[in-house]
Amino acid sequence: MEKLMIETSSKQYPLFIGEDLRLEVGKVLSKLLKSTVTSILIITDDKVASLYLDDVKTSLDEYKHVYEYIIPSGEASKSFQNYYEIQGFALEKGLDRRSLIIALGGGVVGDLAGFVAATFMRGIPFVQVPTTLLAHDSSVGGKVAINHPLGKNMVGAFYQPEAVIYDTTTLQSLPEHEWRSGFAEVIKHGFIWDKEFLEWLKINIDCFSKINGQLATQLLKRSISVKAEVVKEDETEKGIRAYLNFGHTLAHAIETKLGYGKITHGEAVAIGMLFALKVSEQYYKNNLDIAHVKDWFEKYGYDVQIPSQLTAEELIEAMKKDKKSEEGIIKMVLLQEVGNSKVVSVSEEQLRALLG
Ligand SMILES: O=C(O)C(=O)C[C@@H](O)[C@H](O)[C@H](O)COP(=O)(O)O
Repeated sequence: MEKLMIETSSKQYPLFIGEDLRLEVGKVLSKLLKSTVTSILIITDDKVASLYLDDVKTSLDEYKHVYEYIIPSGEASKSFQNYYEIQGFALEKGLDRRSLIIALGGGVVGDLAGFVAATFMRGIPFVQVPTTLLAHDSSVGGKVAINHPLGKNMVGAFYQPEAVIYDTTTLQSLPEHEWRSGFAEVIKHGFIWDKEFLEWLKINIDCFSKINGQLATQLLKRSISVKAEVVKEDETEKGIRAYLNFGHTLAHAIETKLGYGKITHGEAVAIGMLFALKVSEQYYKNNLDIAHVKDWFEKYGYDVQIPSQLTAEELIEAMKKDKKSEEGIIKMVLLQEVGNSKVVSVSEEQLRALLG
């Protein structure tokens, strides 16, 4: 097991990474949370539950009150309804301020469980136990949220976990589209921050099935380090944290307008990143080698086209509601060059022309 420290202005916490860590969740918690935890609520989804819930529960056998709440897998579960029902469940089971929430799953579970933890009795501790590649991004840095029909992650908080316990073995059960979803966020970290990492990915990762063992740990540690560096400097997105939103302005619009869960988050981010590269080239008159990036994405099986049923007008309308927008002016993260990002206001005309 290896340990990275995540440092933000509000909190420092460890991220443990290694094989079979789901079996050690209890052990890690008893070392970490010295004060007594009265009860634990594990929030997970149906797919993850069938694979890993028993292992995690077994690891927690020293705790007397362990409850589980299982949501359907998929983005549609980051809903007010589930949020409301979990709060009710927690109250009925008698959770109190010394209770702990464990988010066992991917980004959806982490965001929802984290938001429940952030708001239950004004905040109780939670621990992220990611089981997807995408969650290497979402489990770090404390963004927790649910979706609103008018926009993705619109109701949420910055609320840091007590720890992240990342079992790389769980990645091996991911279907192809989930690899793709998570890998887009890995690529994003290269684009916005670390050109060398991006080149390393191009050379070392030709297909997802090879990402296991040491290679998985190496890739994850590097990608997590980018995220950790950014959130260390700017926890609450007053400045450079917005760079992590590269590709997300269009991606969130696509997800919102298609309907949550109709496309995975990362696959939408891949489309959004290609679009942001086009806008960047137009804005900075630079050459970001888009044709090559597109081929590279297609090699991994990304569908790089904006879904044809979405019109430019509805995407622009959704992009105006993005959290980076100010007074209805759309802001996007653009690249001056790979590894050098900026947040830039873009005109609707410019977007319309590029959206086609
Ligand atoms: O942690 C961040 O900051 C990010 O922007 C990471 C994104 O990859 C992630 O999808 C995030 O949840 C999007 O946040 P939002 O604030 O734009 O909803």
